[in-house]
Amino acid sequence: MYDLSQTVKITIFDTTLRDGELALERKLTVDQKIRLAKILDKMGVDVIEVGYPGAFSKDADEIFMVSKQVKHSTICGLASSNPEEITAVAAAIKKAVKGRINLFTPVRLKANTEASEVLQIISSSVSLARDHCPDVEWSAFDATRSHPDFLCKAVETAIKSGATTISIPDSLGVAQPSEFSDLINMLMHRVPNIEQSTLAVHCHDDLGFAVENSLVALELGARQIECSINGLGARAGNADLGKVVEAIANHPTYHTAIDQSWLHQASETLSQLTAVST
Ligand SMILES: CC(C)C(=O)C(=O)O
Repeated sequence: MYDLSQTVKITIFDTTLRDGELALERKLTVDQKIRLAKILDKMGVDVIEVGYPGAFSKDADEIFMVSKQVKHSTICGLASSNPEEITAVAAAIKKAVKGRINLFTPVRLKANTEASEVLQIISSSVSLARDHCPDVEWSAFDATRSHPDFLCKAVETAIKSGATTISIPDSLGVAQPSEFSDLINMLMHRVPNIEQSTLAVHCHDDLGFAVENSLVALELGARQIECSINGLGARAGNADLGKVVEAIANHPTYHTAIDQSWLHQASETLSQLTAVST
């Protein structure tokens, strides 16, 4: 057992109910999301991402209902830069003890897209989200396939506009651990205001590196890991929460708020609920 006062707290952001649900043919019901969210809350998960109303209209109600039941965790909803999506999430989290809007913007620029236009979109969408909520995460969608110069500018802009957490996703799971650590290292050195936000990572397992990439990012300054129960998520899945938490529990420098005695129940409950859905 390590002395927790000497170790750095890592925020655990669970996306089972949002990214995880993408892997399911039959979507979760609101009651199933509430049941799983209550387990995640008791387990000590810091942030629970419940849905993406912009893509699935049922998710707005689910975020609202889960918000009313969860006692401790921050409840989060995903939105694109579309103002209607941002206000939908803001309304859905209003009953939460703590709420967060997770905004994403694709940062791999298409051939005919002006960088300045995308920076303007990042700035206005983050500012709008901040008008509704003090806790705003900005996710650089497809960061691992973006141009490094543009990614640095985009992150700097999001922080200047009020993002309190910056997430660097390996959206298509294409990064090897050495490449992902180079990317995080570059951001830590080149983005002048990087210290003004919490750095998060959101890794996919297409190459089998979601957990390893998440853990290497901690060594470079990331302080939030986005993961899911049983690694459920789009395509090959996300980083497995149980594996991430266990690795951190055995690390001399970091700790999480997770009570590991709940991991088995969370995993079993999800497996039962999704047995006919996958
Ligand atoms: C929308 C973002 C956060 C995502 O799920 C990804 O990049 O994989």
